[in-house]
Amino acid sequence: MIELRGVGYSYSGDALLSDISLTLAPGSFHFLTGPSGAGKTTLLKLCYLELKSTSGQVTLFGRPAQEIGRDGIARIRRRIGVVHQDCRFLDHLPVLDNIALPLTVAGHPPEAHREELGELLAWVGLEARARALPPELSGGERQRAALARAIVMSPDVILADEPTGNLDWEMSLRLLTLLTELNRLGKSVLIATHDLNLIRQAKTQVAARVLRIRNRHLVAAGADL
Ligand SMILES: Nc1ncnc2c1ncn2[C@@H]1O[C@H](COP(=O)(O)OP(=O)(O)OP(=O)(O)O)[C@@H](O)[C@H]1O
Repeated sequence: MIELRGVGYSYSGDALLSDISLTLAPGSFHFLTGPSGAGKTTLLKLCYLELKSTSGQVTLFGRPAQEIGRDGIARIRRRIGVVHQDCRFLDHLPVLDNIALPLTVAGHPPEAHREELGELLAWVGLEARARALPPELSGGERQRAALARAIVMSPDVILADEPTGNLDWEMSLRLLTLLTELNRLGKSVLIATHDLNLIRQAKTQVAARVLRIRNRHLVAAGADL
């Protein structure tokens, strides 16, 4: 569904990422790790066309990135749910409206999806927080709301950038369980994380591939993970 072949990226001058090849097939589960500043967020952005690669080929759902126009990008983004590192909510809108925002933007009135939205809120355990404003949420609640918003359009691929950053272990496991449940439904999941314990735990639950960015390149992580 998402394929990178020999992809490179530089913000300016020096290459940050070089010769990156990655295939996110239906139902796959990947972790992306590497030191701070290695380029994990940048790599995710290349996967959902927030950034255009400076070399190599990115193909999304069978279409080469350079052939995808603005409308095509909007359509493709509905098939890719992104959980951003900083969650990015509209603080003046209640949680439920934030979660429903992708529906609203796509021209689907949220009222017509009340039942699905209710089920989604229940699944992430936020029924009681539907009318709360984002600044009133705990870190774990924010991350679960961000996950709910990322999947409200039923995407095929979920890209999560440090979804358990700043969460305690119990809440991290809860989030991981939600992501593995989505994977069991056939979604392709890619999680960028520093949390090696989370990766070890996940490997007891799903067949996950662990990739590491090292010296600008993407390599398979060692057997210890
Ligand atoms: N818009 C930008 N313009 C210039 N440099 C940038 C930009 N965004 C990121 N960078 C730089 O690119 C490098 C990689 O950043 P990126 O956020 O992709 O790393 P990361 O591996 O996700 O880091 P972390 O684990 O700390 O979140 C960093 O040195 C960062 O400062």
